[in-house]
Amino acid sequence: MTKTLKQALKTHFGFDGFRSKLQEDVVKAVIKGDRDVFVCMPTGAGKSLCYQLPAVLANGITLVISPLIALIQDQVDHLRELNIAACSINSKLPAGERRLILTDLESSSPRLKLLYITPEMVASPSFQPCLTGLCNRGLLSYLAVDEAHCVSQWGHDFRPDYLKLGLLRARLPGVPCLALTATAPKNVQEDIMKSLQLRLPLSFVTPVFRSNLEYDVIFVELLPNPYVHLHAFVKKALGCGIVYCRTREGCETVAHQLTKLGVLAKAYHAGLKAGDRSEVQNEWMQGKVLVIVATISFGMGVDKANVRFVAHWNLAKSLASYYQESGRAGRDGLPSACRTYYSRKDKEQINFLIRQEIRRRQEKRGSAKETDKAAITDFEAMVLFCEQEKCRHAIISQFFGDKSPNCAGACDFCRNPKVVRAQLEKAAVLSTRTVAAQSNKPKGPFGFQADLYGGGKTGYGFERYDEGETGSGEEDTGKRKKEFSDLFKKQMKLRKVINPYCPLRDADSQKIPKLTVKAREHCLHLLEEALHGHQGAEDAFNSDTQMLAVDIEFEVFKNSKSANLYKAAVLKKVGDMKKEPTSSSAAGTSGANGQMNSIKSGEVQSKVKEEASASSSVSCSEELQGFKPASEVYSMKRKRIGAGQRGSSDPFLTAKELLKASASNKEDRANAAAVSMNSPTKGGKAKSKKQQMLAEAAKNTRNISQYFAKKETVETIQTEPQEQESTSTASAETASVSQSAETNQCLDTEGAETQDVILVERKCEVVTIDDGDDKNEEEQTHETTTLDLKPENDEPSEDGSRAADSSSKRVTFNPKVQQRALQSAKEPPKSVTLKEAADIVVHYLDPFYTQGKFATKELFKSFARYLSHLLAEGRSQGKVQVKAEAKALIKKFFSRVQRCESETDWKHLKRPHGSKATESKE
Ligand SMILES: Nc1ncnc2c1ncn2[C@@H]1O[C@H](COP(=O)(O)OP(=O)(O)OP(=O)(O)O)[C@@H](O)[C@H]1O
Ligand SMILES: [Zn+2]
Repeated sequence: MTKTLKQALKTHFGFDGFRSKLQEDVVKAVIKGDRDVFVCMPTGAGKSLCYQLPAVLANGITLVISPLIALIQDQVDHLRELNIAACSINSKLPAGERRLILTDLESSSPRLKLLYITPEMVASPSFQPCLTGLCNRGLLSYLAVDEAHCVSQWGHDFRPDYLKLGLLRARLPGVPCLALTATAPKNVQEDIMKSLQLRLPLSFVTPVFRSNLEYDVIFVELLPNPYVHLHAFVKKALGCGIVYCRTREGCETVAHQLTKLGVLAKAYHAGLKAGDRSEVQNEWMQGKVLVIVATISFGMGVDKANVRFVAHWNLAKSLASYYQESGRAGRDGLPSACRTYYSRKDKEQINFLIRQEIRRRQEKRGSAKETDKAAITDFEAMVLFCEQEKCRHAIISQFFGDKSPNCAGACDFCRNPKVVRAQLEKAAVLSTRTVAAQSNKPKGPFGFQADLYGGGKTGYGFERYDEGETGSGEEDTGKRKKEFSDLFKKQMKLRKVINPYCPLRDADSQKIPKLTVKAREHCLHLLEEALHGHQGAEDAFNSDTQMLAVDIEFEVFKNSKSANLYKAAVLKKVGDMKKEPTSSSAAGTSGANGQMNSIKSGEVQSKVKEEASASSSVSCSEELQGFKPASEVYSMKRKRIGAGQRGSSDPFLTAKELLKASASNKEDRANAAAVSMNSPTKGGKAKSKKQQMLAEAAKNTRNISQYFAKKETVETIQTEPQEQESTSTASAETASVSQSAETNQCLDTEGAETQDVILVERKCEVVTIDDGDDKNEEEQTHETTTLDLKPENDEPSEDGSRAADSSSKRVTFNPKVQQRALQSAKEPPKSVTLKEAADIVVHYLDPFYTQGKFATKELFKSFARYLSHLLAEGRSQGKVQVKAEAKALIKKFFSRVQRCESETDWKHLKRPHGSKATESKE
């Protein structure tokens, strides 16, 4: 049998052998068909083949259940490329195609080998006749359930429709069933086998340990510049990779920052058009784009073997998800790096969101469920992964019920425990500085209380809360259940929380004697209501409001000495909020945002500057993917603008007050700008069509300048993405934070307030420049724009950065600014030195080097030298022209040369005359 199997493997799939003994064993067990099979193998181990090969060799059809249409599509495409008859019936299929498939399925000897289908479709009445027909004619060879962990309510991706698969399995008694998953801790494995009603299942479970993956955890709040840190990590990884962010905006920001630092990175998230998404994915697959910065919507089913790193810019929602996501690295077995950037803020936010989601689910359902706790414990496991002084591989392995593996230095702890400890200690210091020490219990880093997680440094402590009757009489399981149940009770006692999903911050704190959790919850509710009033009727209690209320409540809690004072302070806030009109008469959501900003800005003022740069973890979260529909997503916009934040002191200032106060100091001005950017213009005028289009354009991250091309009075200051922002993270925040709102506001040329807004914005920019060390760069940019008043086209710029990135656009209509820019253009530019020319050249050339466009580093250097001389040679011209020329030359070069292999490649290259023309259209 082995020989024929190997032959079939070669003929149909082109493989010389099985990937592993395990893969071979599974295939054989499936083909034998006397028992059901359960497979748990890590991502990339080759699970699909375990049913695909048997399917090809069988007479009938294999029904494959898979959770996502996109995943199915990938599989079907792949099989078709191999000339294997596979297809899918799903809701998106045109009626004609569906008909064809059904006709084939009804024929006496169907051509089809594999039929992929979602669990929803398999349960749908319209599919039943087909299924029954196949079954009655003995044409169903196997039933394969992919991503089988979705069936378990203990798992991290539970899908109710998967539960119905148990019934399906029961309906097909004679058909061998195969369940596959990559990520299932012991209790989930048991749950899968039970829920799917597998018959005498044979279990094939690989240890989760993957020795080629190197794990480490970096505490973001300790970094002077997280983006620079990430950039260094990417560079060191020597290859392509994925950076996961929780939010779309986070993706955009990180991609932009990386690109700015010289590594071509592109964002990928559900907010992009499908076409753009697949383009980004393709570019990344082909290695044209080195880094894809994505929400977790990216990755399932993406089969790229040589992913050299996976970085989590935000914490994953559970350790199981983290294992799966990080496991996309190193599928080729070569060393690859998996890094998590961890922060207390991130932890708190996700924790909040999870509890929020559970609360919502419970409200909908009207009751609590034991499994609700799984989400929390899984997340706590993720937190432990980051906060424990322990081998990271060991933590993962134990989570999945395996023994501790031999890590052999494949994690930061095993490489150097001292470094890990030092980091934890620093974080703990930072934490006690920033978090008011209300509790005298010793706390770990970021307020982490080891005993809340049962076990702290040495213990394991995150077995599932498992009281369901799993039927397994095993002593071990029973013991674990009891342990965990005790642990859970202990936790609740420690926290003194009536409701385990209580959203209060530091709910367990007894800082204020006699103040009960219940009273605090009541106050929180009052605050929510008051904020809700601000928000306008449209958007009832969303998580923004709640999150904000939680923050305000905590602020009051922190600053009150007695229960009475606390209550009085809350009531005062509530009263003020009710009295206080929103900063605009229209009281739209953006008005409320303005309000929120001013509150926020006070709230976070004391935080260290570095924290501001961990922007993605705090800025506009819009989706905690995986457990929230897009419509319900959390979108607390902490419109922070870095250093400017420190200025204001009253957390309850309104936007207007803040604006008034702002005249006094620079930093406040920056603040005011951010606030005013987000308040609607006077009178809440209806938007003109153009405005709407522009807003739309801004939303679509397109180049909005195209709309201004013909209008003389309105001019565009258009800057290049790479240069427009100062390199200080503070300004990066400003730009990303104010993007679409800013664009919207600036477009209202009639509104008097708009002019103010723009003026403030300019001031804000000046502040930014003063703060950063990139003054020249910024000024140069203005010069560039003066020379180039024409809008740029929408193509990516030559240096590989994306011109279409809206976060990097800045539009202004302030004539003074325009004048200033024009004046500066009249002054003769200073000619560049060779060193300056070299800097410019390297800046533009580096992305090409990163993309592997040079055969050797020497060639890259040599070419850079050549270009620098060419540009600096005996010409009196300013940086701006040199930049333009450099870009033009490089573009020209790569239009002729695919990859630079030798010095003769640049023989043809001469300095262009009239660089302007060369640059704009080529
Ligand atoms: N015997 C084999 N020899 C060589 N390559 C193989 C073999 N079996 C599978 N592969 C390849 O390994 C890669 C991973 O396989 P597959 O996608 O099935 O992994 P998986 O375990 O299903 O991962 P995931 O959990 O992400 O779905 C694919 O590119 C596949 O073609
Ligand atoms: Zn280790």
